[in-house]
Amino acid sequence: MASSGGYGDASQKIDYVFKVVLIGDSAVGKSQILSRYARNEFSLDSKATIGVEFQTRTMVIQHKSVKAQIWDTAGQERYRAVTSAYYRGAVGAMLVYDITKRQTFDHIPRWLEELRSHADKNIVIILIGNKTDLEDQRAVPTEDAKEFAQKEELFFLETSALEATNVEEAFLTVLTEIFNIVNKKNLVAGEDQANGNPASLSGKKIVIPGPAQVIPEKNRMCCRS
Ligand SMILES: Nc1nc2c(ncn2[C@@H]2O[C@H](COP(=O)(O)OP(=O)(O)OP(=O)(O)O)[C@@H](O)[C@H]2O)c(=O)[nH]1
Repeated sequence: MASSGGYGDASQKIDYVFKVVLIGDSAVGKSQILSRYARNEFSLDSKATIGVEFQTRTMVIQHKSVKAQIWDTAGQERYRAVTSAYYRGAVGAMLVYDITKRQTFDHIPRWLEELRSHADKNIVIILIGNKTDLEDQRAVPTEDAKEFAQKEELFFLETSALEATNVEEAFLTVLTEIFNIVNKKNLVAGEDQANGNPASLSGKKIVIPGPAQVIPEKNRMCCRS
């Protein structure tokens, strides 16, 4: 159904651009999850993010080319960029904690609150427990996170950016869900028009049709695409 488009996406025709944001405490591995996904790279010597960075990768989902534009910001308050700007236009969010640090999981409700107060209410959210390669240091049982995710109606996966476990799956889960929502809306809009009703998306702006939303070249200095 969905397949990866590889790591280079220079001259592809883009059907959709989906903005996805990464959030969670400092050092849980947000930047490395992104780096694994966008470039298949990992660094143990990762520096704390200052401000905002983004990277993109294009995937094919149901024969459409979907460009994921993944935004990464600092977990540390003092390095965080203006919150509302970060969430603007985001259709997906990855809420990351570190399975070896209980506190990073205990802070998840706060991140969820921030997300829900700043982002579109229809945003697709996945909870991610990162660093499963450090199983011997696990401080958050999988069941606790699963239960929380069910209660809050979030997708949930445990990943290891280091070992490249489930990183691809996590992104695919979010992107495919967004894709399905968008497609369903297009379908409903089409049916409405066929019935003589004006197209309606119930005021829910969750799709960013490409390539209009691609960030202008002048704003790209910090980031790879
Ligand atoms: N063992 C292990 N270490 C990881 C994994 N993912 C990230 N790390 C390490 O954890 C540290 C923090 O990773 P980052 O990706 O910089 O964390 P971050 O969440 O982006 O941090 P901020 O930018 O401060 O918000 C680095 O030393 C990474 O190499 C993982 O899956 N396994």
